[in-house]
Formats: sequence, structure tokens, C-alpha cells
Amino acid sequence: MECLKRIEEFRPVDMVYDSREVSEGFVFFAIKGTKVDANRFVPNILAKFKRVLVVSENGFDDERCIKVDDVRKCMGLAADHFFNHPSKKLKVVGITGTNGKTTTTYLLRSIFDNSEIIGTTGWTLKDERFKLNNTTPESLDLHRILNRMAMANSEYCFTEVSSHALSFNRIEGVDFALKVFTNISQDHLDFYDNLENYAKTKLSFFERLKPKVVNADDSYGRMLIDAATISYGFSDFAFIKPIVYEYSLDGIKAKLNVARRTISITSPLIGDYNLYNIMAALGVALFFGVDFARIEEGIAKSKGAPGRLEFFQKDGAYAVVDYAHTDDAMRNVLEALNKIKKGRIITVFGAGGDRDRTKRPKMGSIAESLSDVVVVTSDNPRSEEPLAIIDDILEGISDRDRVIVEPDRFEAIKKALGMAEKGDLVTILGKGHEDYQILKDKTIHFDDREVVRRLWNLD
Ligand SMILES: CC(=O)N[C@H]1[C@@H](OP(=O)(O)OP(=O)(O)OC[C@H]2O[C@@H](n3ccc(=O)[nH]c3=O)[C@H](O)[C@@H]2O)O[C@H](CO)[C@@H](O)[C@@H]1O[C@H](C)C(=O)N[C@@H](C)C(=O)N[C@H](CCC(=O)O)C(=O)O
Ligand SMILES: Nc1ncnc2c1ncn2[C@@H]1O[C@H](COP(=O)(O)OP(=O)(O)OP(=O)(O)O)[C@@H](O)[C@H]1O
Repeated sequence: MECLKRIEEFRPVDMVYDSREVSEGFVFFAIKGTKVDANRFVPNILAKFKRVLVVSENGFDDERCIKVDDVRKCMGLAADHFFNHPSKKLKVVGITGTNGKTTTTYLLRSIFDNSEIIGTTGWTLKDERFKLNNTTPESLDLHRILNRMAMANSEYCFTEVSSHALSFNRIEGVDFALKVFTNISQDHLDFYDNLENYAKTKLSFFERLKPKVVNADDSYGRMLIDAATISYGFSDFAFIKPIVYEYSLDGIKAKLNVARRTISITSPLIGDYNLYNIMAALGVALFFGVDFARIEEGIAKSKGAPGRLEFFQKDGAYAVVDYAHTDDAMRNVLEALNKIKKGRIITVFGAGGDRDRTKRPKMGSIAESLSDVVVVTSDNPRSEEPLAIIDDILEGISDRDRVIVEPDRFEAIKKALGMAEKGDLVTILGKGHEDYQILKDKTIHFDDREVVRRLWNLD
């Protein structure tokens, strides 16, 4: 590729895609974003720095600029070269699907020694954790992170691959040892127009006859199954399949069939959907030849991801904070909790602003059908009016007598916890591990887990 040759000859000090980070000797990738076309910074960069190389889809009449067809593609490939192919020095496993990616990465990290993760909750390096703006970072950041992991002699990296990462070539140049497909349900329809386009993007991650672990019960997953697939699920033909399983407030106990062998697992996680996540992790562990005892131990000690099913207890009442922010995820969590509940379910939730509106009434309807009391509040309203979002949610709710509307999230949680009696379970959905709330004019510190601890005087 011409651009790679030019970049190599240039001998960059570093590479960036944000004009504010350019220095002498840097390569700058001028990306056209949703708000900003970074090409507009190029004249300034050229005037300010002598030794600089700009990669852009626009033609600039300057020998320090390279014109390419796809700047993000070039950026991924160039980053892979610049950092000396880090993904080849690690075993990188990419996990895609609407739900279950983060939880699966945490289960995997618990099974595999010397492993790292990249995803919604940030990235890890040994005992350290770093924040990320995106679930899957831009390719330049991704290769930089993989390089840090390779330099630290980490062996595995389990990385979430979001649909946006696929649409924006964020994984360009990454060599995946294995790919995992969890499931597809409605999400991000603000971005993809329809489910088919969204599914097509997710499925584009997979290639025929390349190693993959796939949920056989998902209709899109089934399209991917070929001779290189480890399939899992309740379907008869699945390679990994539960034989017996039971759920309680203590978690999951199950026996699974793996080819002609049986593995027994216990996990503090709950619900069918987490049994799926466990099976996905099991598929990855089998692919890399981890022995059964190690797998059982890793699964038993994993509490999953932060902000997913985090339980609290006070005087016999329970609260659980969970990141479920799609109607499908809400159904899964609430169905699982209904199977193990001891009293009423009181559900507190809202829906994100500036994102897919069509899921809002569906979320309302699911909350109503699977809870005794519903408290509708705000999630991250972003630039939208909180009450307008709440109105969209209420459209899906028929019995308004069981609904409390409280746009202030703190007050909503307070009301829900205040009405919880012995055996009742307050489910606080949507924000999980997030420690902020994005309002119209500012972002404030807000953490559902902190609020529960504070209001119930825990620790
Ligand atoms: C829609 C989308 O993907 N947006 C991403 C995009 O932002 P943007 O298009 O708004 O960027 P922009 O502000 O227009 O800027 C364009 C370019 O100009 C550059 N710039 C900008 C200003 C300046 O002074 N100088 C400069 O060079 C920026 O660095 C950027 O390269 O590029 C940014 C930099 O990489 C991303 O952080 C940002 O993700 C935002 C935070 C986002 O919300 N993304 C979501 C949709 C997303 O990607 N989500 C998935 C998770 C989905 C899931 O798991 O459910 C994810 O992987 O995170
Ligand atoms: N396998 C699954 N199938 C359906 N729902 C699930 C599954 N696993 C988790 N969920 C639900 O989805 C929510 C998000 O879980 P998780 O963070 O593991 O998924 P994710 O794919 O990483 O999503 P995100 O990228 O939005 O974080 C959980 O809070 C849970 O309610």
C-alpha cells in the first residue's frame, strides 16, 4: 500500500488523529467525524510544523500530504506496522454481539492467567485499569494498547468489538486468533436504520472457515456456523450444551455437555443469559486447550463485569444495579430475577437521549410486564428533554397506577429503596458501572452503586 510505504519512509516519531496532539515529526490522520471534518486543521498543522505527514481523503497541494481512499483503513494498517504487529505477539480474541460482550471478557480473564481485556469498562494491564472513550477504541489507540500488552508479556487479550468499531474500521490491521459471536437484538437503530443493516455489520466481522465460537440458538449466529465453529446453546446440534441447570439467588449451577465429556460449573451470576456467556467463555477456553479444572475454577470465582448484576442487601431487602439498557437486556435481567425473587420487583430505569427512540416504549412495556412497581426516571438524557424521553417510555406502559415518574435519578432510586420491604428486590437498570450522568448542559458525577450504598448506609 502506497500510504504505508510513505509513512515508513517518513520515520514517524508518533502518529495521531487529533490535531491538538500533533508535534514535530508526527503523522496526522485527518478523519471526517460526525461533528468535525479534521481536514480543516490541516493548513494550520502544515504552517506550524516543518516535519509532519498528513494522511487524508482530501487532496492537499503539499508534498507533506498523502491522499488515500480510506483514511481509517490506512490508519489501522499504519498503526499495526508502527507498533510492529502487536496483535501477532498476543492471542487476540474479538467478541461481538449486542449483549454479553463485557461479561464474557471478564469470565475469560478469570479463566486465563496473564490475560487482558479491552471494552466498555476500559482496558487492563496487569493490575491496572485505564478508561476508554469507546467500547472499541480507534485503531491507532487499539494497536497502541495491544503494544503495551505485548511489551508487558501478556499472553491473551479479550477485546469487545462493537458494531461501530466495524463500521468505522477501528479493528483494521488486528490479527484475531479467534472470534466470538454472542447474539443480535435491537440496538443502535439510530445509527443503522434497520436491524438487517445492524446485523450485516456485526456478521461482517466473521470469515468462513476461520476459528469462531458462536451462539447456535441465535438465528443470525446459525448463519455463521461452519467447520471451524465451536457452537454453544440449547440447540441439539450445539457443541457445548447444558444438560441440567438450576438458578437461585446464589447463582447458577449447571452440567454441560462438551462433545462426549461433561463439565460441572457453579457461578455467582444468574439467568439464562449468563449461562450463555459462560458457554461462550467455555468455547474460547476449549479452543485454547485450557483444562476443565482450570475452567471450572475461573468461572466459579468470576463475578462478571462491574455494574452487571451487582447485588446489595439491607434488612432482608435486595437491590441490584445492572447495565441493561436495551429492551432485550432488560427482559433477560428481569426474567432471571423473577425466577429467583422472594418478594416484589421494583424497577427503576430511563432511556438514553440522542439514541434510538424506538426502543423506549418497548423498554416501558417490558418493565411493566416483569415488575410489580415501575419507577421511570432519567438515564443519560444528553441534549434531549428528560420528560420527553419519559413520555416515549410511558407510551409502552398501559397500567399507569403501578408507575412512578421521577426524572431526578437520585430521587427515583431513593423512592424505590424507600418502598422496599423484606424480600423485595429493587432493580436499578441502565447505567451499571457508569460513574457519570450526561445532562443537557453538563456531565455530573453519578454512580447508582454509590447511591444505593449511601442511602442504605452500607460500608
Ligand atoms: C459516532 C462515533 O462513533 N463518534 C466517534 C467519533 O466522534 P465524532 O465523529 O463525533 O468526532 P468529531 O468530533 O466529529 O471529530 C472528528 C475527528 O476530528 C478530530 N478533531 C476534532 C477536534 C479538533 O480540534 N481536532 C481534531 O483533530 C477528532 O479527533 C476526530 O478524529 O470519533 C471519536 C474519536 O475517536 C469517538 O470518540 C466518537 O465516539 C463517540 C464517543 C460515541 O459515542 N461513539 C459511539 C456511537 C460508539 O462508538 N459506541 C460503541 C459502543 C456501542 C456499544 O457497545 O453499545 C463504541 O465502540 O464505543
Ligand atoms: N448473553 C446475553 N444475552 C442477552 N442479554 C445479556 C447477555 N449478557 C448480558 N446481557 C444483558 O446485557 C447487559 C450488558 O451486558 P454486557 O455489558 O456483558 O454486554 P455488552 O455486549 O458488553 O454490552 P455493552 O457494550 O453495551 O456494554 C447486562 O447488563 C445484561 O442485562
